[in-house]
Amino acid sequence: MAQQMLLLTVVSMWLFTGYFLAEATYYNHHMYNRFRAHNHHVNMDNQLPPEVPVVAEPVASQRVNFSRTFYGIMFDAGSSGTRIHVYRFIQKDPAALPVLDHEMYNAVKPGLSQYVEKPDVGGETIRQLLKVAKKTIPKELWIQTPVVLRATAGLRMLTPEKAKVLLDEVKEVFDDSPFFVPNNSVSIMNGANEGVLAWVTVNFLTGHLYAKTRRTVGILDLGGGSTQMTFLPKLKKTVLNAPPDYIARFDLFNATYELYSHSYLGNGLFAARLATLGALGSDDLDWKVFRSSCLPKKFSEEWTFGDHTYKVSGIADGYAGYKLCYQEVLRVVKGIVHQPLEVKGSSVFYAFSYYYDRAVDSGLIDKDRGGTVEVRDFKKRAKEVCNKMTKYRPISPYLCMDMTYITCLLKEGFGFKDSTVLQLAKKVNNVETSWALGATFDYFRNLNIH
Ligand SMILES: Nc1nc2c(ncn2[C@@H]2O[C@H](COP(=O)(O)OP(=O)(O)O)[C@@H](O)[C@H]2O)c(=O)[nH]1
Repeated sequence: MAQQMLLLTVVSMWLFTGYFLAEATYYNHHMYNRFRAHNHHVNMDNQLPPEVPVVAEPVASQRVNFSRTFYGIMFDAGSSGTRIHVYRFIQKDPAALPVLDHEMYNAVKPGLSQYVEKPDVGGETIRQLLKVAKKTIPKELWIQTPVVLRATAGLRMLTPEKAKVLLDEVKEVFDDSPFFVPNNSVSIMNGANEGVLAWVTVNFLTGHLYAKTRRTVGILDLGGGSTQMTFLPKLKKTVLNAPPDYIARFDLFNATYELYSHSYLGNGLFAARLATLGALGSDDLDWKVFRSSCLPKKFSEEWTFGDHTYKVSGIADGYAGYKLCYQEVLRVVKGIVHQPLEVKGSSVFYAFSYYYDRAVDSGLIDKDRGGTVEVRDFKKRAKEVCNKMTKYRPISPYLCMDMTYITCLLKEGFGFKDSTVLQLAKKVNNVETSWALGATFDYFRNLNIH
């Protein structure tokens, strides 16, 4: 087991290094030219890291006393929170390839999209997170450490004008910081790429990108505003039957990958709550109360998501419970989510974000260790939570709705079998399972150096 772990780490590191020759070249023109000479990128919709370049053996004198540490900062501006990832890389000699050494992670709530009316306060959340980066990165490296922010569903759901105000505010905070602010440092990422980059992160961290067998794992990401499913189809039929924009092609390590990847905007956990309540896109929010049999009967509160606040309650004089709730959430999923036939097979999927959080809240897995569950475990636990709402109320009044939605999304939405195994993981090899690492690879590859 220990040997396997070591091999995994070594393989992961080796794989990782391929991406980062690009970064290394940012400081070193000689290296950069070599990178250019050995990498041939096809310009595709889903930009991904480069092939592993051919690196010549260094001459002995170059190896003496060389060790360089460098960092990359990636912000994830999600609909329900903003997170910072600071990655540290070490390069042992000028020709050796850098390796991922450490990740620092921190997060704040709520997300940037909640600050439409006060963008300066939103900018302040970024400033606070940058303070953590300053503590993590040695001062002399600040000036050469790139800082990048990619926004997801929260900003996608705003009007372009509102989103721009927030992004401009972030850019100002970045410009005020001591870090290196590249072109296109602040932007909204497209949904399919979000899935692809999370797939790259997870398959990289689990060592699957290296395997000659081309066995990989799929990913399921459930955010607040959107949800992504991405996997490498085994059958040509899956590719042919998928809507054309659900297929992302890219070259990686001398192989061409054709991934099935789609992001459903409005099917994230919080957006789904609003849709279940019939509140998504509704007017008259000042007086309307949105009710659901997924909520405890006597529950009533105001709930804010994005740039709106909603009055929400249970149905005091009606029924609550799993069956009624399932009918309500079904409307949010039915006919909207595409079912790739292949998910009926035995593919392995890693599930994280709100899949993980709700599995923890409902007691399915341990908070720190994660674990393996079957789709039917979500269903079983959803039934229990909904039928004993008072017991679970202190954890969250929305737990029944959330668990039922997850069950419905997996079964009726994506079409998974009850027996499908899901690996619930917050971290792999001590690195967060999120698109942020994949996006960092992607960013470094696209760095426009002259
Ligand atoms: N532990 C951990 N959780 C994350 C990370 N990135 C996102 N999440 C979780 O993802 C969920 C929400 O995703 P969010 O980005 O707000 O939604 P989106 O805007 O719809 O993509 C929450 O459960 C977050 O805690 C991460 O890097 N680490």
